[in-house]
Amino acid sequence: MPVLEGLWGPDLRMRDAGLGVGVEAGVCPDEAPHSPVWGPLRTPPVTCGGLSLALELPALIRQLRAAWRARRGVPRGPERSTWVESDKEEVEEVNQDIEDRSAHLAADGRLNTGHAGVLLVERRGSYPLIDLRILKTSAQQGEVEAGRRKVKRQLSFQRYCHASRLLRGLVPHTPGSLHLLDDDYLGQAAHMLSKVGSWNFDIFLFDRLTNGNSLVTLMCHLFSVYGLVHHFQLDMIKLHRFLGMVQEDYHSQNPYHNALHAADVTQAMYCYLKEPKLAEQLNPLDVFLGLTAAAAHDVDHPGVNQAFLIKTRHHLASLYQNTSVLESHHWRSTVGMLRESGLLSHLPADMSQDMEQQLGSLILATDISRQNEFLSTFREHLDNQDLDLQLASHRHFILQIALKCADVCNPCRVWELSKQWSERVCEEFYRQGDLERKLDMEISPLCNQQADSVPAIQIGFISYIVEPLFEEWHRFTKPSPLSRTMMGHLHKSKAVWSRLRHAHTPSDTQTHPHTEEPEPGGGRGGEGEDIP
Ligand SMILES: Nc1ncnc2c1ncn2[C@@H]1O[C@@H]2COP(=O)(O)O[C@H]2[C@H]1O
Ligand SMILES: [Zn+2]
Repeated sequence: MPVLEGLWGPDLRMRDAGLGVGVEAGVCPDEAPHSPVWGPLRTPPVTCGGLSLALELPALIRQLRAAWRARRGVPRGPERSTWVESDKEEVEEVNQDIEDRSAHLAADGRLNTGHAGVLLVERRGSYPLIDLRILKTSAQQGEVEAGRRKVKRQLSFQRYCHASRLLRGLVPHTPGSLHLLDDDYLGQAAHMLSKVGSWNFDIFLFDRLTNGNSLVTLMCHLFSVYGLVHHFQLDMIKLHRFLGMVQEDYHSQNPYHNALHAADVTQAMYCYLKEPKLAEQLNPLDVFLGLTAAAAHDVDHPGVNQAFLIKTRHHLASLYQNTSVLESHHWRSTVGMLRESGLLSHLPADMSQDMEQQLGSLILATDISRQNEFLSTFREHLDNQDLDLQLASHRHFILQIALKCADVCNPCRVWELSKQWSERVCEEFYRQGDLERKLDMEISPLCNQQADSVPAIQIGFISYIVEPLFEEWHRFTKPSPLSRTMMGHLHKSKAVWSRLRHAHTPSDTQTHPHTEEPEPGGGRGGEGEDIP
């Protein structure tokens, strides 16, 4: 499959000059951030098994109820037609504002362009959204300047809407039906949390039971499980504020890159942190960083890829010099939210800065175009058997690998969950393709619904990205029961996609999720399930 091989290969990355600001991520263990400020543990991490859930759940339910009541009933996903709502006229009109907008933002003082040694932070509300209506294609450059003032007004209103807690649906609100169902749903959500370490955990169901608050709820629970609030003396209000911001800044209209994906990655990360090979070696800082990076790793994702941002000359592409554009934005936005919430403000400055840098190194590692770089380092360590998890730098490297695994683990989930992710991610690709068609741009690889079928995309993704990575993870875990389970699901999913691919005509690109099942034995459950 040469075409797909090319797509998933290292050439995907559009290299340019290095980041002009901030700090490069540590790639191999030797380069990983050193954490001199964190001494040995004062409090050993409280494991899930050691925790009385009976004590935790009432508090959790109170938090859930408060979060639920404080949230407006915003629909999770508008119809597809509303997503690409702009017509060309709007695009042309709005596009004229790009230079103006940058100047305006700089003048606002909201954009820290980063002098030497200063971390560039993207703050919430710095941009209206990554709004696809303000993209500029080369063809459209230099066209009429009509509507400038109108555009400015529109952008500042959007920015206001985005930044305003009130308009973004965070006013107290108690719809009657939800009120009635509160206890029942929350009881079920709380029950699910008692099995949060299971690889079969159904994040889709959990999200419905928590009324779209899966990310906040999950993170609060996991922080409590590990005793992180106590260990870092975190202020619960600030923690909720931070997590609420992160969840809200995911775009619910994205089929794939939304808060649910973040919650899914966080749950997978938790499963990996519990792997015996890792669990005994990790300290609270490692766990805090691993979970927080997982939760925030795609925050404010626009639903289009880096190549799209580059070719439409999006301001983020120039800000990050065409290199790890999205990942840099996710990281710097996370730092912005950490600072805005004040979550770490009680810690000494060198500690919080170290945490911000390590979060960056973890989030930047999720750039899929750097896959081979990480994979060969990982392989080398496994071949040489020289990983020493007592070293902070080696633990950091394994956290990077674990996060990468969590980010692409959806084909390793049970088929019922896995196929939903496949459909969602392909739908997002196709939407980008539709937008490119609409803007008379070349359709990006994998984004042409007529040519790139879901099964073909899945087989390519599994073969060139997921299998090579998980084979090494399998080796690293020795292998563990969970790792065997994941490999089992992965191979079965690949076999199903292969069958589906052959059953498809080129124009028939939709899967038939309810009629296709994995091979015998590929259903829920599976050996080695690890339930706390
Ligand atoms: N099932 C899948 N099929 C194809 N691509 C995927 C799948 N899951 C994840 N990806 C891609 O892998 C990328 C990993 O990083 P992101 O989550 O930013 O974006 C993800 C998608 O572009
Ligand atoms: Zn992701």
